[in-house]
Amino acid sequence: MSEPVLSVSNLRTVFHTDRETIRAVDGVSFDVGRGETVGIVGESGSGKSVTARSIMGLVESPGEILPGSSIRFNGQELTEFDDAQYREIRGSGIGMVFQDPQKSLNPVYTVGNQIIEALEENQDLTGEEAREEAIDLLEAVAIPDAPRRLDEYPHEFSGGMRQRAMIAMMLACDPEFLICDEPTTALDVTIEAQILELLQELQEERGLSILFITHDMGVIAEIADRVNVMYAGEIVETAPVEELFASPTHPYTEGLLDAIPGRQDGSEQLRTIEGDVPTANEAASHCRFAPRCEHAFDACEQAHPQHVEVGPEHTAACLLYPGEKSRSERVEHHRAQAETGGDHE
Ligand SMILES: Nc1ncnc2c1ncn2[C@@H]1O[C@H](COP(=O)(O)OP(=O)(O)OP(=O)(O)O)[C@@H](O)[C@H]1O
Ligand code: NI
Repeated sequence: MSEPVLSVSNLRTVFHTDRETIRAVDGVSFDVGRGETVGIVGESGSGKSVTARSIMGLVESPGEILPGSSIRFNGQELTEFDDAQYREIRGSGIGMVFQDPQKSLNPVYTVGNQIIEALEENQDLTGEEAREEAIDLLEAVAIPDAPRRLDEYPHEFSGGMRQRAMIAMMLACDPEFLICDEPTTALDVTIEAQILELLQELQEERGLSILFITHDMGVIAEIADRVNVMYAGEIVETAPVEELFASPTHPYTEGLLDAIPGRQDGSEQLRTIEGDVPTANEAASHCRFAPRCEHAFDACEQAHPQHVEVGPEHTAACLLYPGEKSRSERVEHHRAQAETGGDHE
C-alpha cells in the first residue's frame, strides 16, 4: 500500500471522572489508504465514536488524548494541532457525517443557505456562483428538484433527504477524507441502501478515503474494504472484508456474525452475545471479552491478548491463537509480546 492518508497509532483517549478514568479508546492502531473504505464495527460503548472524535479534534475536557498517541493525516501529526489548525482541517481536509443530521443542519436556515455559507467559508465562492455550486452539490447527492429544494428548511426534508443534504454540505468543504459515524442507523433499510450507494459513488468520483463506523455487520459487508472489530476500547480483529466474513477468528467477531439474520445454516439459530460491553477503567492485563466468551479459559483473565497473524492481512488478539501452539505456549507467546510489543500503563 502507498503512504496511508490516515495512520492512527496507539491511540488512547480517556475521560477523567470523579470516581475513575474511563479508557474509552485504549491503544488503537489502524491505517486508511487512499481511496479506501475502512470500517470500524463493534457494539454500543466499544469506543467507535470516541475514536472518530479523537481524529477530528473534538475530544473535550474531561476527555484527554494521552501522550504516546499518534494520528497522522497526510503526514501531519494531528495530536499536535491547536484549535485553529483543527478548524482548518475540518473545513477542508476531513469531513464528517453523523447519524443525526439534525445536529449538523441548523433548523432556522434553509438548506441552501447552509451549503452556500460552507462554500463561502471554505471555497471562496460568493453570490450566484455559490448558489450554482450549491445546486450542483444537491444534484451530486441525487436530491431531485434541487433549485427548489435549496430554499427549503431541513424540517421539510425526509430523513433520507436530510442525510443527503448533510452529505452535500460536507462536500462543500471538498474533503479528501470522510468519517461516517453510523450515518444510516436512523434510516430504514431501503433508504440506508441508497445512502450507502451514494457514498460509494461519491468515493469513486472524488477519490475519497472513508472511515466508516457502524455496529451493523451487514452494513460493513456492503461498504468496507477492510474491517477493524472493536471491543471495549481495543481492536480485537482486523482483516480485509471478504477474509473477515469467510474466516472470522476472534470469538467476538464470530458472535457479531452469528447475530446477522440469514447467515446461519438450518441447524443454527440467530444468536446474540449475552451481556454488555464493559467500561474499561484500568490498563488491560486480561482479555476484556473473556467474561462473555464461550471459549475462555483461566489464562484469559490473566494475560492481555496481543495481535497474532491468522491469515492474509488478518490479525486477531485472542489467546486461542496461534492455533498450532499448545495452550501454555500460546499464553507465554502473548505475555512475551505484551512485554516487548509495548502494552502501556
Ligand atoms: N464525554 C464522555 N464522558 C465520559 N465517558 C464518555 C464520554 N464520551 C464517551 N464516553 C465513554 O466512552 C465509551 C465509548 O463510547 P463511544 O461513544 O465511543 O461508543 P460507541 O462505540 O460509539 O457506541 P455507540 O454504538 O453507542 O455509538 C463509553 O463507555 C462511553 O460511556
Ligand atoms: Ni458511537
